[in-house]
Amino acid sequence: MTVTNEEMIVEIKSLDDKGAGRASVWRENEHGNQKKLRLTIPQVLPGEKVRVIVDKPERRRRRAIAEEILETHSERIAPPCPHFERCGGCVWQHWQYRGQLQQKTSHVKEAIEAQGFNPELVADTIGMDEPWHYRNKMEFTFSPEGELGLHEQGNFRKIISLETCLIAGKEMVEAAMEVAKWAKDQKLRGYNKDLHEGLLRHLMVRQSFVTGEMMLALFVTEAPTGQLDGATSDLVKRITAKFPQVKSLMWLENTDWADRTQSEKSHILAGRDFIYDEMDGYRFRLWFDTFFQTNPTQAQKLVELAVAMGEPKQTEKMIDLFCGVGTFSLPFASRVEKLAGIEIVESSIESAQRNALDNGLTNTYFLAKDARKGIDEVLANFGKPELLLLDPPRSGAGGKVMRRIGRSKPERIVYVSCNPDTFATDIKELEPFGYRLEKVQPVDLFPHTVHVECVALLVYTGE
Ligand SMILES: C[S@@+](CC[C@H](N)C(=O)[O-])C[C@H]1O[C@@H](n2cnc3c(N)ncnc32)[C@H](O)[C@@H]1O
Repeated sequence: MTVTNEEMIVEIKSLDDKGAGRASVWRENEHGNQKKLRLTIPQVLPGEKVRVIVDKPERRRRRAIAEEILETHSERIAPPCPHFERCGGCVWQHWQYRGQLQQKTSHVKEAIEAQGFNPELVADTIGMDEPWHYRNKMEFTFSPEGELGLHEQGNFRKIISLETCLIAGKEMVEAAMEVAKWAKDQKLRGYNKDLHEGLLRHLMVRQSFVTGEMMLALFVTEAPTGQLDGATSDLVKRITAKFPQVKSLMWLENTDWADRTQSEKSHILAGRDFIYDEMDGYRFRLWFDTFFQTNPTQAQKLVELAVAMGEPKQTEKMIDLFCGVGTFSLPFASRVEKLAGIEIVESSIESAQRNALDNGLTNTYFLAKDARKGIDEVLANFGKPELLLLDPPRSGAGGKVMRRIGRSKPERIVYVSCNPDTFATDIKELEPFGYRLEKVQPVDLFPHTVHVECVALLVYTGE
């Protein structure tokens, strides 16, 4: 017999990797046996006692909404954003920032302890003085009705109309609202992903917090010509009049079924096809598809920490593995004899080469290759590096890459990670090669979310 809507009072034991609460209850099933039911409850905090209504509680795992908080965590606060309950962007706005930072430190400690490392090596997470409006890039989505907004949590078909966003740069939200108004005034159709029809798909907004330059990139299903001539010239007029900081207004055709911000044909509506940004005093060109750190204030701290930990010397050779457009390569290149950057995305490598030249650096060598093959090629052409920095994606570098790094025996390894769990399993691979973990510094690049970044130093001590 299926039971619907059973009321329960449960205590939140811990948080899962998406920031939701975990609780479990023993309940008797229809045969009189005790069975454990594991619950996932969003927007609660550890230790809280909550009343939930569980649909189909005879299953082993259920998701439930807290109807009432009966015992409240001392760090619970009123979430400042009106979209918090529905938006999938920030999961911890109901938690004092101090508590979020402590949770992130604990996560990193637990991850490395699980691999046998000393958790005392992990310092307290470096937070932001002002943890709002920190993102320099946002992607908004159009609903089939042409409303611009963000996806609803757990429901990728629903769009929450954009009124505000407390983590995006303020000017970026204002410019996005102007595009939303333009779409409405022009009565343009949004894209329907089920039917694969409609015009407007996504709006990407990126802005440099240093140069102020902004890019607006519209992902659409048609070329900006013919019937759309009037609409596009109206957009150009509105944006250039109100937002002179928009140095790139792009119209990007994307007719693919995949719901991603990609493009097969690009058109410049106004300005150029890139914007200038700066990090650590170095100038970067950013195109719509260029990966760049999204919290520049904290990314600057990451760069400074990486340099301080790595102690680069003018006599040394260095590898920057997973180098992207050279965020770490450029500050390090000016401090070493020569630097090789390895990265799989060709356009990022082209950008890294151009960024190095733009900044007058002539001692860099960038390679568009998979990390594993890239290391071999660099070792063959370049010799053994004294210093290696790696900044892999969330999935980590993986055992094969880590063992290649171990065999190449750099004296110092600086590991920049956006996932403490894959970081811990990756560095475990280095132990047999004689590396010792010296320190781990977590940095909060994504306040109000579960994500945490780390910079760590490993040194070669001999096998
Ligand atoms: C976290 S980003 C870091 C980028 C850069 N260090 C930065 O801060 O801008 C990880 C990078 O690894 C690259 N990547 C992913 N898989 C790769 C692989 N198998 N080999 C080389 N690079 C890869 C991605 O394209 C991305 O640029």
